[in-house]
Amino acid sequence: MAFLIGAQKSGTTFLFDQLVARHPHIIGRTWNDTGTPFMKKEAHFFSRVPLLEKDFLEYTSSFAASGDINSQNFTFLDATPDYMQIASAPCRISSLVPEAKIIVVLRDPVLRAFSHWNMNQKLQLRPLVKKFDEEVRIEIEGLRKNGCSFESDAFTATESHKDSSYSRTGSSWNKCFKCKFECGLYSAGDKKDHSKDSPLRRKSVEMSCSESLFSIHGIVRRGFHAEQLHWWLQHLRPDQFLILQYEQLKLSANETLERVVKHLGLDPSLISKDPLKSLQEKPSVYASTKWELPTGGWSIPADNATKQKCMQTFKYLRNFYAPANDRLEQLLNSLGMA
Ligand SMILES: Nc1ncnc2c1ncn2[C@@H]1O[C@H](COP(=O)(O)OS(=O)(=O)O)[C@@H](OP(=O)(O)O)[C@H]1O
Repeated sequence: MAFLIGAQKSGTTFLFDQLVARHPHIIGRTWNDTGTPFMKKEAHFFSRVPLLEKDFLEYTSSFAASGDINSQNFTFLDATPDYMQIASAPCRISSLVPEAKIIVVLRDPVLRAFSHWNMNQKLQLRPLVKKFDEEVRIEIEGLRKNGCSFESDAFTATESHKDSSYSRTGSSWNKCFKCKFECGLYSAGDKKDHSKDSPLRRKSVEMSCSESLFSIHGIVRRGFHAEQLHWWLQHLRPDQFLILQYEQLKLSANETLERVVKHLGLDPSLISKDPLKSLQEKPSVYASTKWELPTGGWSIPADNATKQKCMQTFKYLRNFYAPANDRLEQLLNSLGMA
């Protein structure tokens, strides 16, 4: 089983669509609510509380509609970009799927934040999304107040998988965002009877955290890729990860797909030559010639006037993220993944 864990707004929809459409042995959850079966991208399964035994069966059987779950020939792909920043997700995944393959796409956190904000405001999320500079300012204030802005922490990136001697001088991703941490499955998680409701209707772990301490929209904190990956590496081995860059995906999509397929242990010669259009449920609204292949998914790029208004904040954010980006480079270097 494989997980495309994020980062959110890093081309994950495109990557998922291409993989399930073009490789016969990569299978997403099969959905049929429109009458035409299609492979659905985001399961959000490992980010809900509580997580019951019956849920896991329900979850795996939603893949099995397209292939035999026990067959070695298929890789089941759950592409939920939220997982990367949910502190309990790696722990839950490693306990249920210890040999999981993990795919990560990283994007410049400034452009990622802007893309995220743009989506949030177009979706008219509640509480209502403020202007980009306001959202950034308020969130950074909150992160600083809670000691979670990761601006000056030293980062010991050389420690190995599950090494208990690992320490940081400051906060860790888990320390800041663990919220309601639940690892593994529960047969009787809490006092409420959850036996009849679907796990997808339960609260996400992140919501239970951000409501209390941090800005709910979280466009800045999702850009701390080094901290998130470091936490994931406490639960899974480095060789389970494939770390990609957004720009690679954008400019060399076919080559990147091949890398992913090889990482999954599948045959790259079976990738269809036809760059099929998106199979995602939402309409394809963006088709830039700058990309090697067409996209799918929910994305309406911001107009230039809006971008111009945000230039100062881009500059501010670049400085803000500079130490985090250095740590990411250090982490990737130490893993031989730079
Ligand atoms: N093939 C292709 N062509 C053009 N643009 C593409 C493509 N694939 C992904 N994208 C851009 O990726 C951004 C959306 O990323 P995600 O799919 O990960 O978003 S989400 O997390 O699922 O909401 C979003 O970025 P922004 O335009 O900056 O918002 C998409 O435009």
